[in-house]
Amino acid sequence: MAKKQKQRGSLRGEEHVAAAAAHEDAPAENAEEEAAAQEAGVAGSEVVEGRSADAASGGVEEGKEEEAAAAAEEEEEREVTFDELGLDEQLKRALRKKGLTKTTPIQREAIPLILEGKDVVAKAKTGSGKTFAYLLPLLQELLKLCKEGRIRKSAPNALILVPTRELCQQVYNEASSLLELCTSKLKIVQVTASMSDKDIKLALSGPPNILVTTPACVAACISKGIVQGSSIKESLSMMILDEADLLLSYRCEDDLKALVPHIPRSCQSILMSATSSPDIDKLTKLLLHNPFVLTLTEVGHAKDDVVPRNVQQFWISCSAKDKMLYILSLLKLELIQKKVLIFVNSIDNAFRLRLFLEKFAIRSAVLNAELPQNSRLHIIEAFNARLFDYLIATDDNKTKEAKQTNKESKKDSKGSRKHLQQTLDAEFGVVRGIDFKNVFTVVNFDMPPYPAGYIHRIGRTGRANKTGASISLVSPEEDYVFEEIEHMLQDVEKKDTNCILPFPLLTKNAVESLRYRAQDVARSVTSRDIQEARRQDVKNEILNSEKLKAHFEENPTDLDLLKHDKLLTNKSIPAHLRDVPEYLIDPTTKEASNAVKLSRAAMGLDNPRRKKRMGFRSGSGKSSDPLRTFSAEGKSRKRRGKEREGDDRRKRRKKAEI
Ligand SMILES: Nc1ncnc2c1ncn2[C@@H]1O[C@H](COP(=O)(O)OP(=O)(O)OP(=O)(O)O)[C@@H](O)[C@H]1O
Repeated sequence: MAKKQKQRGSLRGEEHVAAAAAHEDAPAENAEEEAAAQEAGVAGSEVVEGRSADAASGGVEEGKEEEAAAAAEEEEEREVTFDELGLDEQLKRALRKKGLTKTTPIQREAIPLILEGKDVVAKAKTGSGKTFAYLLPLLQELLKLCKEGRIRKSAPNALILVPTRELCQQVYNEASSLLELCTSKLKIVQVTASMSDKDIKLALSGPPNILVTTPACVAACISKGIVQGSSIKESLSMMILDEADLLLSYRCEDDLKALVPHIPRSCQSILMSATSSPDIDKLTKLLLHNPFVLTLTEVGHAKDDVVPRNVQQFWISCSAKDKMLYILSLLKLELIQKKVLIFVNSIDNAFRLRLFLEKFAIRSAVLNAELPQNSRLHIIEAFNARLFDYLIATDDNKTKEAKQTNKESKKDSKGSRKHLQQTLDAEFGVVRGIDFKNVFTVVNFDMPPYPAGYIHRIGRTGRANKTGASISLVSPEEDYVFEEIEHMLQDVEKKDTNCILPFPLLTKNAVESLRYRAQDVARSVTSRDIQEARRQDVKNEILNSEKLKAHFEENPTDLDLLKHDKLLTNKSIPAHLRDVPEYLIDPTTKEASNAVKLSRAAMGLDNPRRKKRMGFRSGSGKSSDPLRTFSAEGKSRKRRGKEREGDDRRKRRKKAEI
């Protein structure tokens, strides 16, 4: 085994794997680590992470720590192609057809381990490509079983469990898109609790090779006899727990426990998570056997989450009532890159903002938990297909179920960390884990109520190593949460003490030039308008929902119906609001706006042909990014950062105020 590890290490020069080898070579030094793992419920696990390496070698001195970090960074930069991972020819071809050649770090680590047949716990940051990290070896295994005629067909051969219906759809789409490009055929279905028993039975007849579902749904299928536990025991060869950190917070524990007796001992289990938590350890203990724990260095050790490094984080200080003015300035003066995902904390705020922007001819759609399931899925699809550029999302899950969860968890353990976690997770129902494609900018119009929300929100950009930015509009009332976020990020990224910087492209003049119009229009959006728009939107979407369902069953690629950013009102937009007159835009802002446009063009975002050709790392050109090079006040970002070091919060706020 140690030999195998070392071979893998030399193949990829992998720091983590070297750690594992050390782990095996020096069992005595690792006794503490082992004990900790056992305590956490992962007895006998192979822990692969930077920290283990330190422990195994008796601790790394300070200088060496830096060297190790540099080596890790270098390693991260090293590119490994899918061809090097021993994947089936069909899969390699499918990946090439999809334009995917290079692996992400989690893929190059996890795929060989899973192919070896190990149970694996893989933890890697948001957007790092965890889905393919388990899908590829899973498909490979099933293709192999098919080829060898060893497939058992009394129940699904592989089970992919995810916490929400949106994620079922997403995983199903990813897997289907690969399978469509393979010559051997595997059947994949998704079933969710929203389907009737009859539809579920129909979907499971066959049975499929792969079932994508939620724990609640599979438990219901077993208890209703739709699927026989004995058949699962006979057929199941692989089980994946995706977004595992969320599974327990969605109260899936009992459902998973009900499944345990039916999982054959020979079943290979994989657990994927963006975060580390005691819940993950609990799940690991419940469902995995002697797993290999793969923690990429980028996943925070001390804290649960980290921000992808390729996301630049900015903030703007403004009063709550000026937020409309500021977002208008950012969008209308084209100071941020599209596509833009804007987070607000309530559905009313979402519609207020949508109506406000609409009056300036800026169209957007609203995504919230109140909308019917089909509409939610189609809004995401339409946004991903670039049918509109601005999506306003609430990330609070206002479903009855979630409210109940929150209420109960509050009762259970007031003030405890677990309670906080459950409250938070229930809030990420709509967007958590969703793979929004090519979102460049995430705007926190309202700051999230808790720091973890910030991480999950901005994890919607910078996906698959693409460049992204986040801009937080911080009012004095939100200072406390902003401080908490900064504190959390400082802990995680110890060396970078200024990870959220003042947004450099927006000047006071630019904002003031739009103040009068913004205030005037903001006043004209009344509570009644908001309620009416909200009611109308849900009504339209419910009507559309059934049509959409039927239509997309017949025309899966037709995007015509997906225009979720249709106008809420039919009043025409006056010219002075539609276009910002030249005389209102000062030269600095014009320059900034041009720089953003140029960088957009340089990234190929305006040219669909080039966009298609863009490789994995394209679009991450730092040099062409005005956020890195431009400063409205003519100072470099770095210098500003240095100047600010040591300043107290009030001083910083004053400086950042535009
Ligand atoms: N090797 C690759 N090259 C290019 N793009 C990739 C690669 N692997 C995955 N992607 C793309 O990266 C995006 C993010 O992948 P994925 O959704 O699997 O991330 P994730 O780690 O599961 O994120 P989260 O934890 O937020 O759910 C997807 O759009 C996916 O198609």
